[in-house]
Amino acid sequence: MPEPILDVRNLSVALPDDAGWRTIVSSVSFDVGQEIVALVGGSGSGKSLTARAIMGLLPARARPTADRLTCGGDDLRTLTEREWTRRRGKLLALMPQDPKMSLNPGQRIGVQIEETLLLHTSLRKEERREAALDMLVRLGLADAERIHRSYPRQLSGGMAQRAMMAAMLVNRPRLLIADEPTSALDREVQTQILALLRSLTVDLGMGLLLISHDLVQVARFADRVIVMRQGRIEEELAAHELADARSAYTRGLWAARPSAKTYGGRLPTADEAL
Ligand SMILES: Nc1ncnc2c1ncn2[C@@H]1O[C@H](COP(=O)(O)OP(=O)(O)OP(=O)(O)O)[C@@H](O)[C@H]1O
Repeated sequence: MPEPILDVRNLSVALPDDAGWRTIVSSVSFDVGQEIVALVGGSGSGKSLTARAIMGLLPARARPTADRLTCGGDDLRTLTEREWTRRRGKLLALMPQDPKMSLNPGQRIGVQIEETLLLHTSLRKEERREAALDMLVRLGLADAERIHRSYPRQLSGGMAQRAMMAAMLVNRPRLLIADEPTSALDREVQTQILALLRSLTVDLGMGLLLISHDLVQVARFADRVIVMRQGRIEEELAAHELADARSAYTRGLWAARPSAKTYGGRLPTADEAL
């Protein structure tokens, strides 16, 4: 077995409350290879705090502990703030929920993509431009030259999402964490973006930890699913087993999934989405 990209063993997160410390995430263990692993579970089950613990972005008063927390072989438990700055966006990246909010409206797309290269690499100006254009094409933006010189307001929601993803992926992070990455987009664009993320995990050799409430999309695009309930892992299963889960809790989540009606009467296939 190749070493996983992300390896989490017995991760717990406690937060202070009136009575002392409250354990919100409790001994969570899982790994992510070159694949899509979905983290699902009811509201407040600890999905976001787990993701924030991995990214080193917990609230200052939180107390995380883990027996092992590695990404690309790096021990994330011992990183200083300075070391984190070098790794966020390079080793691991967090995909923002609303692309329009994360792009700078006053700057051309190309400048914004190249800025992250400037921060993390020693590429020359022309090489940075080439890398930015290449990533825009990989993200399905065939008219890369035009997008490169556009401002965010000149792009549709779906194109802005792809441009933001190009900025996030141009450094080729090993692990991408996406917390409800498409919730601000309409269904059709959501499906396209998830299909794109799926092909990019292979194309760029990265792992994707996807937090989602939408079990229909998870069943279609994820490889494995980790179900969280009240801060613990309830069950881990292959995405295709979701309809037939062992745990009654998972079966309840599946029963509450968005209906075909939400998707306009018919569920598109992954191939159609591409
Ligand atoms: N900064 C914080 N301070 C105090 N409590 C917090 C903080 N962040 C999260 N919590 C609590 O921790 C629990 C888990 O929150 P978390 O955001 O990880 O859940 P989640 O599974 O991502 O939920 P959702 O699906 O609604 O986003 C919740 O009970 C929440 O109220």
